[in-house]
Amino acid sequence: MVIKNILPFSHTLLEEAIQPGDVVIDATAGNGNDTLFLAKRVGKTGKVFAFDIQNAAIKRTEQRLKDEKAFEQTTLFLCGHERMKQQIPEQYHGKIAAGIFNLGYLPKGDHSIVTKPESTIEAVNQLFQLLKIGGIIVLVIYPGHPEGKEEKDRLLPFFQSIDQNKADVLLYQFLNRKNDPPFIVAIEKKK
Ligand SMILES: C[S@@+](CC[C@H](N)C(=O)[O-])C[C@H]1O[C@@H](n2cnc3c(N)ncnc32)[C@H](O)[C@@H]1O
Repeated sequence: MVIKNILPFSHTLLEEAIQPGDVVIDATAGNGNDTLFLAKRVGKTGKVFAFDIQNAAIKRTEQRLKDEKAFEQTTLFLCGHERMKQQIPEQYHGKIAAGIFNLGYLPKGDHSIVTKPESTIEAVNQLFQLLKIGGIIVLVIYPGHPEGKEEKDRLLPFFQSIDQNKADVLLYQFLNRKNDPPFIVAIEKKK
């Protein structure tokens, strides 16, 4: 299939933007799939900073990375991504190559703990400041549950309001799939 599904396409975008040795961010560690992907891509000379507010998610991610021998280049924060800027050491500010937000709830976890539009917007703004020119932010948004629908309704106008001189903002979405499937928004920093 030439057209990629949502999660593979989110990784394709990240893969294009990231080189070995880069510094990157996973804003929602969850079960560690994206953190592991990023850690493999940046390699031992790079760095991944990953955030989650749930201890269960941080523990799962830590175990996943240890099992795959990719923990060395990873730092996990049990902390909301809306506090990202103060957690990332200053030496990396303006040097982050990419970041991902996989929104919603933790699969196989507590479905009542979900990402919230205000903190997501705050974190995207902070990550945008931390990005280098040409760096990207990839968001996977899940409107198929009620809080996800609300998050989508709040996030889309925010993305549309980003100055086109500062960033390119892409929407990647299946138009003919039923039941509000997930979609991607990607933001590439221009200056
Ligand atoms: C869909 S899951 C992430 C999946 C993960 N990227 C993976 O590859 O397995 C969403 C995660 O966001 C976390 N989350 C919710 N609010 C957050 C916040 N303010 N800061 C950081 N993580 C948050 C949840 O605890 C949950 O683990």
